[in-house]
Amino acid sequence: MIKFEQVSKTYPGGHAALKNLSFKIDKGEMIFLAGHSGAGKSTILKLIAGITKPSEGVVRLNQHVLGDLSDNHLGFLRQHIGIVFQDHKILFDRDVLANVMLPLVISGAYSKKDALKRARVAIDKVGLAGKETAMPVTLSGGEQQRLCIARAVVNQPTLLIADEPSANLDRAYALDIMELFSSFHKAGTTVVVAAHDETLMADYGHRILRLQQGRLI
Ligand SMILES: Nc1ncnc2c1ncn2[C@@H]1O[C@H](COP(=O)(O)OP(=O)(O)OP(=O)(O)O)[C@@H](O)[C@H]1O
Repeated sequence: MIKFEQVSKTYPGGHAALKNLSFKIDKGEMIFLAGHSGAGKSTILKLIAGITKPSEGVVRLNQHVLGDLSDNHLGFLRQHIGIVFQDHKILFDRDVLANVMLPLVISGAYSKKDALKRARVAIDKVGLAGKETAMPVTLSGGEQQRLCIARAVVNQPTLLIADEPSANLDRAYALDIMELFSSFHKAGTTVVVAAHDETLMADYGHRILRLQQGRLI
């Protein structure tokens, strides 16, 4: 499903974030990206989502070479990718339901009734049923993270990527969040989770790609 072929990424200013990476992730696989802060995990996720382009090499997603696609085509592909960003991107002036509905409203492909129904299903799946009308500021850190996951999966994406989804959470909550990703994987979604704490990944038996200073180790 995802293939990196000798991919390097150098940011403006000359910083080499990724150096000659080659790997693939199969459809339906769940995989962890591990490495210290600055190792290049977010850069890999941004390349997979087509948010940034490689400086060298090729990133393939379902046979598409992402660097060759128009913005329109990339936008279309991204509708099938659920992204949980590190900085949440929650809209704090709207309630939980409105936040989760947002991707469906933006896509314009759903009636309000259908969008509401799908949003409620996603909220239920992440364990936030009953919090639909809550404002995000009243949610705990773990609940805010669940909100982000609900918003990422509301489109029923085939690929779910998450950048440090359990950062700043107590260990028990962090493990709950990993469990949630695992449940989406069991339901058939391809899942890529970046995290620096490898102890959270240990119990799952999934492949771990370890990064150090932009290289796989
Ligand atoms: N837009 C950018 N411009 C310049 N340098 C960048 C940019 N984004 C990332 N970098 C640099 O690239 C390197 C890899 O960053 P990246 O965010 O991919 O690492 P990471 O492993 O995800 O770290 P963290 O866990 O802290 O998010 C870092 O040294 C970072 O400073």
